[in-house]
Amino acid sequence: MHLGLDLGTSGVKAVLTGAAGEVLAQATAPLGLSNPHPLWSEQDPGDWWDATIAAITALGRQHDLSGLRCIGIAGQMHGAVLLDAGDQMLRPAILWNDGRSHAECRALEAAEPRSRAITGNLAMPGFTAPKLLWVRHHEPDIFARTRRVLLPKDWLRLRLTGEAVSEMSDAAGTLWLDVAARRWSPAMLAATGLDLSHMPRLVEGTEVTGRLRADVAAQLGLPAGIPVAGGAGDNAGGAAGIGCVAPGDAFVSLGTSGVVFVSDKGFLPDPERAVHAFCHCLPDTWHRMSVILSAAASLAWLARATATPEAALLAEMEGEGLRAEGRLVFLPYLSGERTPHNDAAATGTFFGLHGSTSRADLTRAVLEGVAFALADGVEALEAAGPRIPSLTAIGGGARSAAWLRILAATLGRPILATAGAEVGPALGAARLARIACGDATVAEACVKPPVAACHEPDPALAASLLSRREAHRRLYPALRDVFADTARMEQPT
Ligand SMILES: Nc1ncnc2c1ncn2[C@@H]1O[C@H](COP(=O)(O)OP(=O)(O)O)[C@@H](O)[C@H]1O
Ligand SMILES: O=C(CO)[C@@H](O)[C@H](O)COP(=O)(O)O
Repeated sequence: MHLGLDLGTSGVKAVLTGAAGEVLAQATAPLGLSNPHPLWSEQDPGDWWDATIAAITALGRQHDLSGLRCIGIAGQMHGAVLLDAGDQMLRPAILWNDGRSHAECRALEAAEPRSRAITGNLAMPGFTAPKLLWVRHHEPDIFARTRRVLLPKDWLRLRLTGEAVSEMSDAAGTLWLDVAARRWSPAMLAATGLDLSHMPRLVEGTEVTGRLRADVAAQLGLPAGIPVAGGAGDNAGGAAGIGCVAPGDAFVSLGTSGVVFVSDKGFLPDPERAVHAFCHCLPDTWHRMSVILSAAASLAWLARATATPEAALLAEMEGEGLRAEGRLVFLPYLSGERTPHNDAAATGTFFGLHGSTSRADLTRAVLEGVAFALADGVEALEAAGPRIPSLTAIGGGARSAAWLRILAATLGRPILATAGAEVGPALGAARLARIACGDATVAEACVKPPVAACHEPDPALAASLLSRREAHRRLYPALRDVFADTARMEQPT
């Protein structure tokens, strides 16, 4: 048996797989998010640990865990956990969807003009290095006491094994990695005021990184000393979970963020379009992805704002039908945007409201707006890479067939649904654990799940979306300066 953990933004997921890689049990423990200022997004790593204990405990109630052989960890990428000389946390973790460090992105690229060449990526506020520059500028005492910086799932690993280790797929999202060479870049670290001593040891996702501490094993009811695998950032982990590992394999993730991910033959950077070019979680492989910051987060926001459960919103909208007239358009930039705009100042926007606009219209516009933003991402990926013929859907939003139909019609290509796709990264982490402890090869572990449904583009639905897709394209350029000017007024003093 192998255990996969996914430290997601909305919760920690745990998946238990059997000897042949089949899912035996799964459990989730929810997490909250703190937005103390506009653009800020933080979580308390202590909450991650509590949720991890809760998820594993819930798993243990479903299945005997005494035969566990190895643990793999996936998690939300880019977040910065700052630790002092005693590995104590110095402040809350600054997350992937935090936009406060946009000025530091410019400063970082000015300090190291080879930044895009070394990392293959544009400096964006979600990434880890600009966050550390922000701390250096705004919280100098904390920066001075920082001895170690860990990514979220690697902090979890530190708690589980006592070892500070990261792996390539997540490390690629820091802007401290020479992504082509798969090693830390002393030049990028120096541009942030750090050096190699602040970084964890690097491994591949399929390697063993350490062993489960006896005290933690006792607390979690797991066998002591079992190996913990390198694992993956949640997107590369999700790819392993659905067998998206061969060149051209692609998926779309409707998690808190929205991601279009494609596995590549080699390293294919395209920083100018804000495409992410990262290491995959398997040795000697790379991938690209486009990332929007609020996919399921947009639906979750509408549910909060209208005090209506998401399921009720979706049922109400589906009752009225997926096809709509009119020009109501939603820009899903609740936390700013990465691909293709790289604009932390952009905000969520409804355009085309009428006195007669209903709640169902708002829900439909939110689902469409996310699909349009993901379509921008597909265009960015295809501008410098091969066409993506179809995409498998993963993440919580993939549970909604209506959303997948809107996505298929918007993208003009089939969207494949598979059973259990919402646990993709946790399943991928379990698969990496299976490989790391020698129980399976990559080819045996990273298989594609059976297709449960294939959503072909519906021509009538596609036709009804055309004018709003066009309006969506025009709205961001029309609003860019307004976003920038008003953001300046909103900054905390
Ligand atoms: N049936 C559903 N239809 C649409 N969206 C859903 C459904 N179930 C869950 N979600 C959305 O999925 C989100 C969680 O997705 P998940 O992939 O677990 O995110 P993360 O990895 O960021 O924590 C929830 O916040 C919710 O908005
Ligand atoms: O920032 C990115 C990828 O670059 C996000 O995809 C995070 O990795 C968070 O993922 P979810 O919580 O949405 O799965």
